[in-house]
Amino acid sequence: MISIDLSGEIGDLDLSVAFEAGAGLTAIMGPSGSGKTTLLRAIAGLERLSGRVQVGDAVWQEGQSFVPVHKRAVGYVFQEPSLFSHLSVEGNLAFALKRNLKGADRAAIIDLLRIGALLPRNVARLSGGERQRVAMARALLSGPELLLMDEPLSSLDQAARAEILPLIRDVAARVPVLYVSHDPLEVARLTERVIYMENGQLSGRPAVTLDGLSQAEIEALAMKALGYEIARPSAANSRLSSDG
Ligand SMILES: Nc1ncnc2c1ncn2[C@@H]1O[C@H](COP(=O)(O)OP(=O)(O)OP(=O)(O)O)[C@@H](O)[C@H]1O
Repeated sequence: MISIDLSGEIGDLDLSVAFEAGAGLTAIMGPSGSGKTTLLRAIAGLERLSGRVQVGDAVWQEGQSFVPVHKRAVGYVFQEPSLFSHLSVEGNLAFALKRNLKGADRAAIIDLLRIGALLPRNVARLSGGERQRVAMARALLSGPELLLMDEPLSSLDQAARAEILPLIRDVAARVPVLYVSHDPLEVARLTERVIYMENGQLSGRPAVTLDGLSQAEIEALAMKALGYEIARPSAANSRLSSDG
């Protein structure tokens, strides 16, 4: 269980957010500038707000007590993976293993993110999707109790996104994830638990706005809301329909 109750001013932003989240993935949505990244940074201990942060049994912040970022069992995955570009994938993972607080299982994580074949490669030569998979593996290898993901797919193309989405679901089955995204379809594929922020506060607005979506995307969302899995028509079906 994650329990967050944080408030304070950072620059022009007056943030006040309280929520609890259980296992699995919780998405955080909201307009640009609403404070989503600031909230993640404060949970990680990179920004100082007042209040309380508890992750599992560990209280990271309460009253005057403030556990510094390097002592929090937290993993952070950003929009642009911040890997060491002069090192191999293996070399990048070695850095995380030095900080492995909980004895995370290296082989299982490499398997989970399907990066075994990438280990000797230089990260500068990886595709965007491969880099992001390595960044997730690195974050998991430090043994986090909570994984913070800030728009991790927004710089990837559709094919790479489709490949990584199920892996993110697998990751969230192992460790609780707070996941910032602007993409309602991506969020719909990942979770039904969505927090919506506006002007630094939680908002009662619906998590999904339909502005800018195509008719097909709106229909897919409606089907998802009704509990149907969205599948592409099979070759046989499309043949049938083209045969009339
Ligand atoms: N260290 C800081 N100093 C001054 N202002 C800050 C600081 N950190 C954040 N802000 C301000 O807080 C506001 C919220 O920023 P934040 O990046 O958290 O929003 P966001 O919801 O993540 O936006 P986006 O969706 O565009 O990433 C912005 O107006 C930003 O300028």
